Amino acid sequence: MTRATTCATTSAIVFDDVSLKHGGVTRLSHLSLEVNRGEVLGLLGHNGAGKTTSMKLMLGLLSPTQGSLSVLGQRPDRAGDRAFRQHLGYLPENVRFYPNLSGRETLTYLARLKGRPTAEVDELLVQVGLGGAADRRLATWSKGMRQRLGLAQALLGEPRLLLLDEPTSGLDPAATEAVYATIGMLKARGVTVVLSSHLLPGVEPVIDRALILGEGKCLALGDLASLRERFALPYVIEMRGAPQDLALRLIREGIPARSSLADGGRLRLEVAPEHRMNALRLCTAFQGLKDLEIRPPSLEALYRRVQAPSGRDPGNGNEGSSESDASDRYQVIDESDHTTVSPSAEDTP
Ligand SMILES: Nc1ncnc2c1ncn2[C@@H]1O[C@H](COP(=O)(O)OP(=O)(O)OP(=O)(O)O)[C@@H](O)[C@H]1O
Repeated sequence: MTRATTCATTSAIVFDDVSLKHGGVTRLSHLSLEVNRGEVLGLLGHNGAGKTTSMKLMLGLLSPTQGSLSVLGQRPDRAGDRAFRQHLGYLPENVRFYPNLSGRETLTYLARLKGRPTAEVDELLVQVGLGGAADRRLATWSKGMRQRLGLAQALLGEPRLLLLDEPTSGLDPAATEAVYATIGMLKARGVTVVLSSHLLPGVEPVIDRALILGEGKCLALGDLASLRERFALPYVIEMRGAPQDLALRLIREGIPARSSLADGGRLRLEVAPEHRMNALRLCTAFQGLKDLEIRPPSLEALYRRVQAPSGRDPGNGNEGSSESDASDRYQVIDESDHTTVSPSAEDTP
């Protein structure tokens, strides 16, 4: 029995060593992945990394050339029954509709195709903020409005699995927030969501785990906490009122740090995760300190690190090492003249 079959009951999605080669191009290579029911997975990667290919495999629009996958307990490319399709919602990357139909006509038509009562249509149009434009022809709608209609059609029939390919593309900040709020609401109802996006700061609070793809391969998979631990990127401490030679003082205490000036004359320190508590203790001991903010490495910083050639995640079968002595990566920059000071040269009182 394959792993895809055995895990199918507890997982919404199981990829078991899935590869897809097409016309001499490897679109996906040896991907193994389990997504729990009710989980929000961020599918991240540069252009051509394999995000859309992964979604099309989940939808059964493509079949793997190696390995097996299961979606909602079924092999998607063999699941011809309507009930299976009704449990899936998909927002494609480039959503297109007939320009001469109105929003209401379009959604009503799609509801009928999906075998859903058309009574859902008005509620969904209001939910995505299109209630007022429902009877206007789509030719007169903006790109962002059409994108919201795309989300509405993906939500038809209360899907158990929602695949959203760049759902906030073309949306203004308020509409983007509304999409994230909708995803949060669906997650609370136990819906599984796979979300591909290039807008990392936006998706960071929304996703439970990130799958970072590169050239069809899994470069990293995990929640933010485990990715932070694995890649040991620096924490950032920003302060007002700290002494200008703070970095040198830290280094004298054996805390490797990099300092620079941030906006508004604030002092910005980068310290390795294992030194952050000691750095905080030292920083907060200064009498003139006016405020202090500490930030863990962002999803964007982790993404950049993973995409760097040396950032390949050894835990996912890729070459290279993600782990190195964190202290190697932190040097002190003397903020007064921005010269780099080596720890050994300055490590004397
Ligand atoms: N119809 C196709 N036929 C052959 N190869 C394809 C086809 N569509 C995509 N590919 C290739 O598959 C690989 C993965 O493409 P995919 O569209 O999955 O990337 P993506 O991560 O979704 O990129 P983007 O962020 O640009 O949407 C790329 O090398 C791409 O050239």
